[in-house]
Amino acid sequence: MMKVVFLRHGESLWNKENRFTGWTDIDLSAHGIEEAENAARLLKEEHFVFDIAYTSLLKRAIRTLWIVLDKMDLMWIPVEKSWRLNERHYGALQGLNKSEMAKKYGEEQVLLWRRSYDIRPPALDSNDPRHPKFDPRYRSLPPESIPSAESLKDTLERTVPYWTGKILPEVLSGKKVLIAAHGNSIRALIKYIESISDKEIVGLNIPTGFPLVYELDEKGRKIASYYLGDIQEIKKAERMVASQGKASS
Ligand SMILES: O=C(O)[C@@H](CO)OP(=O)(O)O
Repeated sequence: MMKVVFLRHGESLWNKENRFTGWTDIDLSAHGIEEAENAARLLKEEHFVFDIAYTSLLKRAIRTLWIVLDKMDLMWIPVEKSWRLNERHYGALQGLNKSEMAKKYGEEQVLLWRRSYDIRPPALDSNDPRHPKFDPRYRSLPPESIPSAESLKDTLERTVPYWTGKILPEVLSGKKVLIAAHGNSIRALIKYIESISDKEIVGLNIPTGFPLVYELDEKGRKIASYYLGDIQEIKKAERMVASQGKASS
């Protein structure tokens, strides 16, 4: 049996302000730094060690990983960064407040934008200076891979090849792997690993800063999964993520 750990980054400054973030490169809040430190503590308590780590090209996930590796005295392990683990691109919604959007367009519409499987948010104008095609970190990507907005399905289509082609072979070879990523890139991978239906995936919310352990068999199929940490706190954090799309939050 192999184990792999997924970790959603700690709270970012825009999580705190309840703004759609996507590919905007926003750093951790002071609370997010504490959450990353707490994740390291939980992993250490359970005697986890890692041989290799994967993360996105966004600093909230990278810094979370740095903090965890620092606290675990594992800063020396190889780290691979890939755009494929980035948060889902939230298009023209990036920067906008989720509650204000719910007031303007209704909670149902915001839920569709946030949690439906194949509905894309409105696209970011291709001339918008915030468009990723102007960002040097995506320079090496073929233009057709650079999104203006992504549904969860689009996110799954870029994360799953990275999982099956890169990460899973390392896990199955016996390496202990940590993946520091984002709410929706983790949702996409969990949907794939667990074959969650398009309908059921709407109800899955990933809290910030709690290590999520997957036990896999020799074919990469799920045996069990569980969070490290206090179950009540985790449930509360999941509910908090879900309620970010409410008009009143
Ligand atoms: O704004 C975002 O990029 C994501 C994660 O913070 O939000 P949501 O939970 O609404 O998908």
